[in-house]
Amino acid sequence: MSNDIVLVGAGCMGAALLPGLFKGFQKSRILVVDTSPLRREKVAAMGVDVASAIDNIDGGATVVLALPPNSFSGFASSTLALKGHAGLVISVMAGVRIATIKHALQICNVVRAIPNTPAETLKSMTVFCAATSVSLLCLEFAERVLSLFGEAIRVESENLMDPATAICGGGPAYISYFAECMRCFAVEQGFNDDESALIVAQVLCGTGSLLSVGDRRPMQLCRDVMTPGGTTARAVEVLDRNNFKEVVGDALLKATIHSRSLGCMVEEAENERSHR
Ligand SMILES: NC(=O)C1=CN([C@@H]2O[C@H](COP(=O)(O)OP(=O)(O)OC[C@H]3O[C@@H](n4cnc5c(N)ncnc54)[C@H](O)[C@@H]3O)[C@@H](O)[C@H]2O)C=CC1
Ligand SMILES: O=C(O)[C@@H]1CCC=N1
Repeated sequence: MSNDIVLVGAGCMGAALLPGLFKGFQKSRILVVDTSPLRREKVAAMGVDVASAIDNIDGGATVVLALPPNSFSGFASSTLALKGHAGLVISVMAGVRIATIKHALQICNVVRAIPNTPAETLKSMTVFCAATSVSLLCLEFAERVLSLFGEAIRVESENLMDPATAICGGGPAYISYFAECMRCFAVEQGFNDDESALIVAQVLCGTGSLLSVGDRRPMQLCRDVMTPGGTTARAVEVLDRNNFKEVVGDALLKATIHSRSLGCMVEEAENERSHR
């Protein structure tokens, strides 16, 4: 294995992985590949090498695939330099199955991971699953790479990667949505923008710190706030009456199902391409 890292796709997720890669690979060559000139310009401004495609690659380089799932098949067919790549390939693409990546690139060392955008501050929650064909060396290396972004846990069953995509990949979106709702209410009530932003951020960070202690379940933390006959109970009653738990469950299920269907779509595109 060499020290080279190639990141394919420097969009919202790919770019969020860069601080972790900088931290872990200070002495290595990091190459960012993106088809968008604008994205390449942004990354080049950080002093990182950029390219629009992979023309050649060190056989031991680690490749991180952070391009959109529906671009994968085209990418795989046009990137001959990656065919039979011996080094580790980590995909963070939603839905795209390990078997599809192995088949498309004719490789063994594939790890499918779902990080999230808090990777930008090294606070990602990443769930990953390795192909059974991954070498022990690559697996250990993948664990080290993914831990650079924050917490990382490995699951044996690839089926769990779709709910992980919904919960963990998408999680920051739902929390931010909720934060935006709270911020809007704060502004409506007369707090200015800065005050509202601080209040909401600190409420979420503070609650996150209690959750991460892990000695009480989230609902216990909720009950701890609900002083009997007090104000919070009134608010939680509204959430209960509007089936908030079911709404969240439905939303996560929709995202899980879509992750699975993205996996099927990419596999079909890949099968069509390989039978052409
Ligand atoms: N945004 C998120 O929070 C998360 C995203 N993901 C996954 O990460 C991947 C990227 O998602 P986002 O960053 O949100 O999308 P994005 O649209 O912000 O970024 C995708 C990037 O890939 C580039 N790209 C497209 N085709 C390419 C090709 N053939 N070669 C090189 N670069 C190419 C685009 O120019 C763009 O810069 C997706 O597969 C997504 O499922 C996974 C977990 C969380
Ligand atoms: O929305 C998406 O499809 C990606 C995967 C998880 C978070 N963002």
